[in-house]
Amino acid sequence: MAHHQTVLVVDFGGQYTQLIVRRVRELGIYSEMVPWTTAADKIRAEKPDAVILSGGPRSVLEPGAPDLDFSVLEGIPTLGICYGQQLMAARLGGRVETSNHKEYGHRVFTPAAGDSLVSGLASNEVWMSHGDQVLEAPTGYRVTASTDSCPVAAIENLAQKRFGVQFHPEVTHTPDGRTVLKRFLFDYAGLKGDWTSESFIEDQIAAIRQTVGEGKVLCAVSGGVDSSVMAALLIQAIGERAVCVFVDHGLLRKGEAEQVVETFGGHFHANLKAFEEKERFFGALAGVTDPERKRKIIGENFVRVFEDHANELRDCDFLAQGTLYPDVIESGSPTAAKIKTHHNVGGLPDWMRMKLIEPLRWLFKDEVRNVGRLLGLPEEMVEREPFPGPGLGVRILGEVTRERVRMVQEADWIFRSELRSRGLHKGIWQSYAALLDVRSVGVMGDERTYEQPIVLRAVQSEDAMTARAVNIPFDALEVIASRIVNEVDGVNRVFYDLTSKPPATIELE
Ligand SMILES: Nc1ncnc2c1ncn2[C@@H]1O[C@H](COP(=O)(O)OP(=O)(O)OP(=O)(O)O)[C@@H](O)[C@H]1O
Ligand SMILES: O=c1[nH]c(=O)c2[nH+]cn([C@@H]3O[C@H](COP(=O)(O)O)[C@@H](O)[C@H]3O)c2[nH]1
Ligand SMILES: NC(=O)CC[C@H](N)C(=O)O
Ligand SMILES: [Mg+2]
Repeated sequence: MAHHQTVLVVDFGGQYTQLIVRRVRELGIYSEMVPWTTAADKIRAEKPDAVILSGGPRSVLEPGAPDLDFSVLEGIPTLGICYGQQLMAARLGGRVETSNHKEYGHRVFTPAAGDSLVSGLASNEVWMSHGDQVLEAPTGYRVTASTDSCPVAAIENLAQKRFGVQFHPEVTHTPDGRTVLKRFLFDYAGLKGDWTSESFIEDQIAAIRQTVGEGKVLCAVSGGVDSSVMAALLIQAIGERAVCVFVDHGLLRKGEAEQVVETFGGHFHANLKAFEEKERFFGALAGVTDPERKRKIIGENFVRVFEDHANELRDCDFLAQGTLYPDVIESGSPTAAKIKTHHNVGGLPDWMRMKLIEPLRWLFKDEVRNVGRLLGLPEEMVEREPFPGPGLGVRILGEVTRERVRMVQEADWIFRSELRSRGLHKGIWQSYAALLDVRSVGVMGDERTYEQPIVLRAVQSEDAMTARAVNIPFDALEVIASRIVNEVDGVNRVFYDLTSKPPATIELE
């Protein structure tokens, strides 16, 4: 793979670490995140062109706090953000204290006299989120900014190209944060910005050819954006040796299986194999109610299907999936908490024989959409709403049965077709119907009902890491609710989910 200038972001467990990676990439520089536990080895081995130290929830004063051996940073331009700056101060001979003046939210800093990373910005407004603060900069470091409650809001050592900021330049609430990152990367670290979607495609095609050699690859495609882009890359790289496989696990939306075969087959003229495997998945899920168990079972059975058919599929040695960066992050790492096991990451069984190929593993969704456009995929594929691999399995709380799948499919169809016919679907990231695991009393045709409720959810998002409920007009919701209760047997109430992510997640399980 061609070498690109790389910025490593060392993750100390901060809320915004992925955002730092995104911001760097938006500036045209390749960036990756590495947990602090393995950062020193990676920096030694890969000699990145610059390093950014993230924020984090812990205090550098606690015993056993996340740490880094600063000797590996010798000669590498480094920017510490919040916890990163505090660690820099604590390890290099400065002084850090837990302060009585905690700063959360907006602050305005005063730059010190003279040129620095933070001097002469259009705005000195910044976003702060810290309880500890640096009291004294290490020897050789100059204090370049302060606020009325934080004496050391930024530090730098020009000779060593080391910088620290107490505020968060990566969040949009710091209006000139992008300028600070730009100055660090381009002016001080001397980077050029050689990373684009075009170069990503070239690199990946070369890497796939090298990994696969003369072998064959089973490409797991769902009709979704990620796997369509992944398949397009593989087909460009190795042509017919990429065998595309679509699994109908019975947990798809109404009409989806037919539609995927038509759109995908139509565009790629690819040898798409569709396997109808409903029996296998319903059997394995019978009686299971725990969300993580369901996810593991679905992930494992996907692989069973692939392995069972691998021989007839001309001996595929590799399994390609459209795994993205957020799937990896949410499935848990040494520093990030496990939120849910994505079927394609933590859900893979350890007995799997095929080797994994995941060309999109480091990308965010909007980056994948760009790559898809460059590869010439039609807009209807690139703009498709994400749909989770475990499908309705994570939208049916409690046991997954054929009957309950039917209820969700019907309600989902009504909800999404009403949104579409009213032109309300534009700008929505995802919209769906789910089924709750409770019953309530109603009255229909003068008869008592005791049935299950549907939850409708529609969210806006940029990358699925955060999301907000969509403001759907009440009269539309009223019509949709009435249609669902009237047309879907077994449903007697409809709720609309108003929760953002965080604190909720996009899917219910
Ligand atoms: N029904 C399916 N058949 C075969 N592979 C699947 C299926 N569902 C998911 N996968 C595999 O799991 C991966 C992850 O699923 P995920 O839903 O995150 O991505 P996607 O379906 O490709 O895109 P999107 O997020 O837009 O729905 C897919 O990229 C694909 O490789
Ligand atoms: O392929 C997938 N396998 C999974 O196991 C999975 N779980 C969630 N999702 C999708 O990921 C995004 C974030 O979802 P959550 O806010 O529910 O974690 C949303 O877009 C979800 O639809 C999944 N996709
Ligand atoms: N956002 C951060 O990095 C916070 C750092 C540290 N936990 C503090 O409270 O000061
Ligand atoms: Mg999907």
